[in-house]
Amino acid sequence: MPHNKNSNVVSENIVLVRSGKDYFSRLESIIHNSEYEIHIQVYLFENDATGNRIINALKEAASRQVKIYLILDGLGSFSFPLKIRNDLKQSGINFRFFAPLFSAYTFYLGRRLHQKIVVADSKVALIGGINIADKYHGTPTEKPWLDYAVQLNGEIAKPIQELCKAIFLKKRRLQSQKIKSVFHLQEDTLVRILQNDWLKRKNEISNGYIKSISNAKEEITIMGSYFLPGRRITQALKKAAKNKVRIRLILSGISDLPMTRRATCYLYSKLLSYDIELYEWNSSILHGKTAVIDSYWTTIGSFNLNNLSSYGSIETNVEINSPIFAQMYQAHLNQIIAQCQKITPQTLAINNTILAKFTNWISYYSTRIIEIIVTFTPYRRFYN
Ligand SMILES: O=P(O)(O)OC[C@H](O)CO
Repeated sequence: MPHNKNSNVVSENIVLVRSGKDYFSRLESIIHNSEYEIHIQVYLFENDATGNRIINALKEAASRQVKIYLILDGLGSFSFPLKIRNDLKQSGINFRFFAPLFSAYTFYLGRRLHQKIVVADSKVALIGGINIADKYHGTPTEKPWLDYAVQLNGEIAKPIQELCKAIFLKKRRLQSQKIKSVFHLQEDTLVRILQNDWLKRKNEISNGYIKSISNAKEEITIMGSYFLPGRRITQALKKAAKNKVRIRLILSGISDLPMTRRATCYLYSKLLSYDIELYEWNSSILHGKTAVIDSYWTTIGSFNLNNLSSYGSIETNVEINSPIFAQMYQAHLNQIIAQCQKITPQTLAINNTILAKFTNWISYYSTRIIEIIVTFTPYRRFYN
């Protein structure tokens, strides 16, 4: 397929998808075109206009005898109403929560189903950072939260569907197995499906980040919502910067979690001292978790660069090794950076009042303590 510079399609099998109408119109069309099986696994599904549109589309598919498996995280989707759950079940949709908060069997606050995956008929999948709610779609008065996904068409969707089924049906042995995850989509495009689930010894996304940052030669661009990297990733970034790799971080100027944002701000002086460039996105809430390195390696998914994603949650990313895809996405991120506010030592000196410094300090240490408590609280089984 010829590559158009302004297009988000570099191969008919792999498409960059943005939050907003782009993502949700694809999601609806995947559901409407499904023939026999759909899996949706998301952290957060809200009972709002966007959520209701997806529920209606699922009910319509169920009425055509399509088997539907919907699993939502018990914490992220805690408020998903009982009435709708019953309604879904009556329509023949298989529904369950992952790790409900009040379960007689397990209690492990940090291990959440944080991935955002949709897959249908083993032939089309959406994987990214986008949950199902108005804030990711946008409303007449509010822009969608900035985030991304990848649409994968063809044989690559098959192992993704198998993985989703294993999670829904609690087939633990299948979940622990490695899925077929490497696909040569075309001559110069290699795609990998990477998972993180520390409890099951899967660290593919965090290791992928560390390896790619360590091997970087020229340029690293990271979009990091809830950016609070652990020691290994911080060290890798520091070393890359020392090796004269240009590093640009796109971070939240406004966030739905102000304390986490303040905790990130606590790191600014240190990051600037490593010669890392910082850019804050202020046009909407930044929710993207993506990176491009050396115009070759791209990662897009649910994995935040923080310890909750590294050691707590179940995460899925798509890693794309392709110069064409990376150049296209890098060009897009350059446009985003052009709209950001650059943070420099000078701007920081003006804005970092004693009160701001204290707020950042307390937010950082409180967030780190909360992170440790929820991530490393032992996995307790209240049964045999
Ligand atoms: O956990 P994430 O990255 O899906 O983000 C969820 C939002 O913080 C919900 O407000």
